Amino acid sequence: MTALAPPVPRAPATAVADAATWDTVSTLRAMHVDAAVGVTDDLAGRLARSGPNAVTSHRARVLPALGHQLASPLLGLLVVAAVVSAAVGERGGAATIAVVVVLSVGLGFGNEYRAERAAQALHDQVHHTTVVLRDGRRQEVDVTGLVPGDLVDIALGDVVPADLRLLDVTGLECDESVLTGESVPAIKDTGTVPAGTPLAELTGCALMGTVVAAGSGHGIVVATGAATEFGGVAVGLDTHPLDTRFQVGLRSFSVLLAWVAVVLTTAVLVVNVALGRPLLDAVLFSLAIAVGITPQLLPAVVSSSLAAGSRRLSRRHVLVKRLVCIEDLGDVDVLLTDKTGTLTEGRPVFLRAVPTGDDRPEDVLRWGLRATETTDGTGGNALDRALRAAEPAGSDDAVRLALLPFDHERRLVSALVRTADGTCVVVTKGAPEAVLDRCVDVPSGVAHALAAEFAAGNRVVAVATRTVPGGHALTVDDEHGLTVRGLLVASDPPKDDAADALSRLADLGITVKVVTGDAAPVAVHVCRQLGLGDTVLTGADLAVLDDDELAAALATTSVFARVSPQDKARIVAVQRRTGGGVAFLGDGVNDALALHGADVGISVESATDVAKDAADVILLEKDLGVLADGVTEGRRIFVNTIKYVLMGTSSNVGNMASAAGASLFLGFLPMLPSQILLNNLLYDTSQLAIPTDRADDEQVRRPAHWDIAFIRRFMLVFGPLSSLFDALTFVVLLTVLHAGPTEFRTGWFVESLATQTLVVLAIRTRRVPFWRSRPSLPLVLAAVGVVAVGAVLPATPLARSLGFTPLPAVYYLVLVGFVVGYLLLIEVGKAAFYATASRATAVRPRDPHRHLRRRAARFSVVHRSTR
Ligand SMILES: Nc1ncnc2c1ncn2[C@@H]1O[C@H](COP(=O)(O)OP(=O)(O)OP(=O)(O)O)[C@@H](O)[C@H]1O
Ligand SMILES: [Mg+2]
Repeated sequence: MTALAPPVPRAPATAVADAATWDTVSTLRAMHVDAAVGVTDDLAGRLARSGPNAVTSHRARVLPALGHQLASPLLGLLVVAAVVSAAVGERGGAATIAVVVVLSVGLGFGNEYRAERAAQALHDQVHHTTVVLRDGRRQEVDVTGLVPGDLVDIALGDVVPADLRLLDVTGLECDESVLTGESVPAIKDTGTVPAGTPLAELTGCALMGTVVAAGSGHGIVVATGAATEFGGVAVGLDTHPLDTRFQVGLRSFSVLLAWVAVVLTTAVLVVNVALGRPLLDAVLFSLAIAVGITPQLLPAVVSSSLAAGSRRLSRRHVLVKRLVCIEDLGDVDVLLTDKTGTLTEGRPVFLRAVPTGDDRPEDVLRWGLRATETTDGTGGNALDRALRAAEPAGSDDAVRLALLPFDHERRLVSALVRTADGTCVVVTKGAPEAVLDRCVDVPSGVAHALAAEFAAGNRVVAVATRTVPGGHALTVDDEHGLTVRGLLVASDPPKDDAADALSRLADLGITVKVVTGDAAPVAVHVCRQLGLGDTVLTGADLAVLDDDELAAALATTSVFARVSPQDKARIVAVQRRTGGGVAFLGDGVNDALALHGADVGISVESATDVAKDAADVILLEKDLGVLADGVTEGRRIFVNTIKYVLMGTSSNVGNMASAAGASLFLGFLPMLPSQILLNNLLYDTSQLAIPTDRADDEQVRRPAHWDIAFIRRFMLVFGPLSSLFDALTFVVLLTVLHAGPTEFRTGWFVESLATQTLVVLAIRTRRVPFWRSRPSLPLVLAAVGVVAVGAVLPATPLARSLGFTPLPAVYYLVLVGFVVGYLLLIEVGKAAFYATASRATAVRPRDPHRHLRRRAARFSVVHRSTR
């Protein structure tokens, strides 16, 4: 596998690097902690000194949200220019500009702040906890409450909660790719390393934010929050909750518009000055045009759509941990899912015991029960609970001496028991292949019986035993030389709604693949029942493929069986490399790694804590159908965002270009700077209703990807269409109405506002508007309302101070004709445009820091005190 590690290994200079050079005893001493008791002294003092174990804050803050609105240099320039113009006597215009700017900023701020509040509310629902030893007691605490000196345990699938010096490990491996770029997990021990050792080789430490890929460990916290290695990286990165991938895509769109604005405004400025017009007027006018072009409200539209989406999903009992997860859902091309507990009920029912020797069926079950982790029907896994529920009457006369718990690598559980007659027996229960591999003299009928059960789609475990001398200690090396006793068969049928849910996902263009620890024939059986493909690869097949071969195999494989937790994660990683958005749906400890690795990890309410902790989205109800709803919601938001973008690039840019052009041949400004800004404010207001709009089926049927080339083409076709009608308006105003400056500006203000606002009703769909695709009521009301405000404004008392004058009624008649003509022409343009539009798959803007951001979100507090 490839190592993406930086070429020059960086020797970290943090607390964890120091601790890596100390032995475990000195570390404990340095932290003033007794390994058997944990932190006892002054916890509050430790917390006050170290600060919360957080690298980011999710508090909705007023000032930064306001700062975002004011950050645009355009706005600054505009205000400066307005102040200058006020100073030289243009009081009225400057005051109007000031008012409109304040209103626009307020609008953007209000929306952004509301979305931040929603993001904070989501965060507040989610808690990541860890178990620590304090005062000699094990207790669960929020990860943000960890302090240096705390003793914590980590196990498969956990995110390491702080920088730890390891005191004890069993087969511990950590995936540190988020910090080092190294995709192969690092093997951990408790030894020391020399000073100056690079980060990737600190084997005696586990680093905050990395994921336990195998085994387990116990360690002492040596650094928290910003003082950790992870903190050093994440704190520098802006982990703002609203920084979503939409925004990343939008950035390239904003850059496109910025270029248009720069070119237009420079041209306007240069030509106006060359024509001898007053410099200040020209500056104000071109700045207003630039403001008119820039989509200031876009971030607010996106974040408030996401916030509304999260509310809608929570009504469907889908919990998204962060707002971004919704757009990630909309972006999914491939869903990888485990089988047990997600596609199936996950509550297996014991069917029968099949002896393979002379035992009676109830004896086989009895042997199996001796090697289960549950003794009273709780704990253990679902299969164990099913066996326990079928326990034969009468108490067991054997005594359990030792137990080796189940793990997903061995796929075995073993117990050492002493039977009534005093013999000691090792009992091993587990995946049939794993058990039979360790058996001697397997009767020939077993394979046949097993194949029959598998073919019926039943879950099967095999039970085997071996007599050992008394005083024996049980280890995994005892799992050999066994005699098979029989098979225990259970059924775990698919959920009622699984087939429906999967076909809805297929309708959304999502490919579903099953990735399970269960046997291939069982997985295939379930997949057939659910209408999924049945081409299989097993864990053993995967082991001989390198990543490129696996990438090629992925295209044709729909079931992965008998795979380990690491295999699951590898399949996710390789699938992501092929470009699409990858979701992983799983509920077990064995799914946690894959959940961490996916673009969006999904879990269910009944899942294990590790899986729920690793997931971004949790389905709180058993109903899998909500998954398709989540995807649709994500895509709907995307589709609506695109509407705003298309509107901005067609009519709006067209109008601004017309204004720029007109200023060149008219003897006066075609619209006053303050009027342009007012026009822009009204237009923006109407767009705030876009998030409520419906999306057509065909629009949500494809994964939501950004396509800047498409947007550019759209602009080049529909921008000029808009300018064409502006030109017609100019002609009518000048030649028919013989308009002076004030009348001209008023007439054009009303026309341009009407065309650029109403165009959304046409471009919101590829179909025939209204008739074939109905817009949402709020959108219609907002669009029509804003046009009405624009139309009556010249007749109100405000008109004078805004530089407007009442228009003759006949002009309104002409205007109606123009608007209708314009919208019809847009329809013709749409038909032609979409007929020739290429179906090229768009490049997906990927946030290179997405895993870092996601990991950082779990170390987030409302108030982060600065140390
Ligand atoms: N309690 C158990 N005792 C013995 N063997 C078990 C037990 N639980 C599971 N197994 C065996 O180990 C195999 C793998 O289990 P694992 O939990 O990794 O995957 P799974 O739950 O079957 O599948 P999925 O990945 O779809 O959830 C099972 O198919 C079964 O044969
Ligand atoms: Mg499972």
